[in-house]
Amino acid sequence: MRNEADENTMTDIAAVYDVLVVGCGPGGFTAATQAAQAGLRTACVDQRASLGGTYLVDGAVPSKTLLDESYFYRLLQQQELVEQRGVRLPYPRLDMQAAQSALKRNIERLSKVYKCELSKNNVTVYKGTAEFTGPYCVEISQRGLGSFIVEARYIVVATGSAVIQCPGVAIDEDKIVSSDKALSLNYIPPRFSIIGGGTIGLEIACIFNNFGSRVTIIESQSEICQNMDDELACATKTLLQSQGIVFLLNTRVQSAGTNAAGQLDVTLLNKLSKNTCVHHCDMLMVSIGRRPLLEGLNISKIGLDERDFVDNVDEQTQSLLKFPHIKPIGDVTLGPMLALKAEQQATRAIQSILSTDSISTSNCGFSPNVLYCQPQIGWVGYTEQQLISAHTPYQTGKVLFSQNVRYNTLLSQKESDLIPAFIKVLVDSRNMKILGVHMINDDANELLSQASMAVSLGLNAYDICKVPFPHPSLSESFKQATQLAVASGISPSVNVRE
Ligand SMILES: Cc1cc2nc3c(=O)[nH]c(=O)nc-3n(C[C@H](O)[C@H](O)[C@H](O)COP(=O)(O)OP(=O)(O)OC[C@H]3O[C@@H](n4cnc5c(N)ncnc54)[C@H](O)[C@@H]3O)c2cc1C
Repeated sequence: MRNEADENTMTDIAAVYDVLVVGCGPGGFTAATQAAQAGLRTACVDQRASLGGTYLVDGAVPSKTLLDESYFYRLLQQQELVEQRGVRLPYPRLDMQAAQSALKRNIERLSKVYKCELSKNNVTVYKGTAEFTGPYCVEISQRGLGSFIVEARYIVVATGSAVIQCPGVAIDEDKIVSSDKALSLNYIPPRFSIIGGGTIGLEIACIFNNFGSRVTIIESQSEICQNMDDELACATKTLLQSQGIVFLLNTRVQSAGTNAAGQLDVTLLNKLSKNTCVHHCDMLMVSIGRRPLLEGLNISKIGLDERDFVDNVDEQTQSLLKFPHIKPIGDVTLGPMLALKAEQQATRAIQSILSTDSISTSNCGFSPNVLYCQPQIGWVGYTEQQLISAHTPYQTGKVLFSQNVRYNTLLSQKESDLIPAFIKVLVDSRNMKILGVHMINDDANELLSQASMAVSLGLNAYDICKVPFPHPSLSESFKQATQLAVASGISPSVNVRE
């Protein structure tokens, strides 16, 4: 099993495994449990104190928990709305330290679930930083405890991603912060500005806006959320503006620093007018994207560089072309940085080790996306702009949720009347396949499952029209929008029901 290139002698090796997984986020966790369940001798190593990766410690779990907390606080502050529902309360006061303690407890509880699952499946877990010493060998360094080498027939690299730095703006995690720091703050800065109007920036904008900060989004492009359908992006901006968030579009940050008064001076360049100005805030978050995290792994030791993880990967088996036994998965690979992609790739990597293809290699290109603002924004598949530029003939059907009976029975959805909640279905005119679904609704994350199934499986709009949907339900609007999309091919004027 050992490669001649390995420099370690057998006496150096502390343990030998079939599969060693580096990183225990959603990708690494899934790979380790599935490998062990298939009977492979498996170990997993992660450098963090808590298992669960970015997803659990700095990502989806803290952002969604704090979003929920912040909407609860915002709702309580809207005394009129609360009293309309028959609840009488004293004016609410925010205790951010208590909110952070509740979040930490939640993260610890979920991290223990990871730990228990791994132990139940006989996965050996190492806490430490892993680096390659040979193609089949990894050294694990444990702070204060020294290091040892383990060998494996297969090595799954699931080391995740890190924040991309913005030129001229040095993150100090004090006043200029990453999303990791923003999500762990135990106070609310009065003026909170964010460089980048992508989903992570916008979700964190909502959290601080709800908690009472004056939030500004600085975005160099002419619109927010580049991968969103234009109609949805425009509605999202209007929605968030109506909630108090300020957008500076076509604006590039040139530099940022603390002034004599201890505030941040951020120099901005308007890309259209070419004028510069100074923007003042108390905290600045850099959120212009994330990059694969390979530092620390010492990949050069085995003759690899970062391009090998981007350009030279066999997607069917999740294998490096140079070393097929090394399998990169999750954020460390090309494509959307989402937990579900990491999990899908983990399954594919383990299946390729087991040489099975019982579960199909699902199409990661159609990852469903949700922006967890209120109401939520959800989308899957192609946008109208993508179809137009690909010259794909398509038909649209759009339904407002105000037409939906179930929607009108949900008092909690009323706030979304500010911007009409809608669902839009895009259908291929040539074969009636559902190509894209875009929506605004408080339950977009749940509604999107049906849409994702339709797009990923290439379902036909006629078939969706035949399927009975529960009544009254929000999902009926998906069927109605699909029916309208079909009908619009017959008469183009019937594609919107308002
Ligand atoms: C604010 C925020 C919100 C997000 N919200 C969502 C969401 O709503 N839905 C969604 O699907 N995704 C969301 N994401 C993205 C999601 O968190 C990532 O796509 C996901 O965590 C990637 O999983 P992974 O297994 O590839 O890596 P990670 O979860 O990043 O885990 C990698 C682990 O490897 C460890 N590691 C790295 N190098 C080494 C080494 N040399 N030795 C040992 N250990 C190492 C790291 O410490 C880390 O624990 C969000 C991300 C952020 C930042």
